Amino acid sequence: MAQFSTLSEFAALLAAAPDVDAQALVGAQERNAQLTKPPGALGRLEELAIWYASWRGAERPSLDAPQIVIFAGNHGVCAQGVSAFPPEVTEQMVANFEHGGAAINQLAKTFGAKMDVHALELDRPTADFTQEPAMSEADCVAALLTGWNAVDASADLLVTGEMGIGNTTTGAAVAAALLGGAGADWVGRGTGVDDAGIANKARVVDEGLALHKSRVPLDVLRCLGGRELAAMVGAIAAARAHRIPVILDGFICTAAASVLEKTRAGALDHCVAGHLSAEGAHGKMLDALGKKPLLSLGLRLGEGSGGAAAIGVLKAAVACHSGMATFAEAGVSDG
Ligand SMILES: O=C(O)c1ccc[n+]([C@@H]2O[C@H](COP(=O)([O-])O)[C@@H](O)[C@H]2O)c1
Ligand SMILES: Cc1cc2nc[nH]c2cc1C
Repeated sequence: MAQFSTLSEFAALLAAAPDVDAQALVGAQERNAQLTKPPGALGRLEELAIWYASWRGAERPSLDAPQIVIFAGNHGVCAQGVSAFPPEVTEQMVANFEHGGAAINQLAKTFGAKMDVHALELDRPTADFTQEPAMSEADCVAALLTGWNAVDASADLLVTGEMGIGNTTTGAAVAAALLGGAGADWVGRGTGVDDAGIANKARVVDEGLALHKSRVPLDVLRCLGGRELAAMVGAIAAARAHRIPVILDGFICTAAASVLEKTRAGALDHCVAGHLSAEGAHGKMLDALGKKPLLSLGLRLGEGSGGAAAIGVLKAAVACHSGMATFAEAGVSDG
């Protein structure tokens, strides 16, 4: 159970987070160098396996128990007409997740992941951030705690996903506040708004930036973010505490993750970017965080879908690293 009841206590927890296991890191690098392949021939899979080993604290790790957590939230800023879909879709999609009918259900099954869904007070949307802070400190802390406690300590990989009509506007506002620029630099089509819709989203983000002047990352999360973003922040931080590597999903997930990186540099070292979303500014956001996406499939769904698809890549990397024979074992001459 997490021990924080204010945003500053949460920030203090981040400062105490564990780092990579240096011994496992060196052991995995040495093992990688002995495997039956030309050096570097498995490209990024080698780097990924070594990264995973270093966080799991095992030179030869396994990846058997991935967990996907999806957080759902509703946004007061929908009153500004920022989405192509109505807010009730958030709750309807939660029911769809629970009945197994969404894309993420199929992806979770495909990659052998356990999937948990947490709906965060959907009947009590956040406030419209063009008028007032999206959340009180108590609401933001409650969402962080939901996220923290959603992580299964026995999982060996976490994918964080979300569902929330209006949250590409929220994510853009958080990104603009933390990474710089104006609304127009960060807004995109989301679920499918037209050019006038994009201009409206830019206006809404600019109004939010003008009203909420603090650039302290956890204040930005509280004033411009949403419950599902805060829950993803809490879950990613909890994963670090448990030494569980994380695959980030798309635009909204990455915006949430940037709150951690801006609070404490290196707070996302246990995370890899699963994919590059079709939401226009996602690439710029990943660049700002120094994250290179594993996949680029034109996805713009959310739900953790791009992160889930990347489980396959990470499983492949770990299987090769931990299962291959060394030159000595296989009697293959090295170069
Ligand atoms: O993950 C992404 O990159 C992504 C990009 C575009 C849309 N979405 C999903 O679409 C919803 C937000 O879109 P919108 O237009 O309502 O802001 C929300 O449920 C997200 O999961 C997600
Ligand atoms: C149908 C639908 C499914 C989604 N899944 C994540 N965001 C979504 C938004 C919509 C509109």
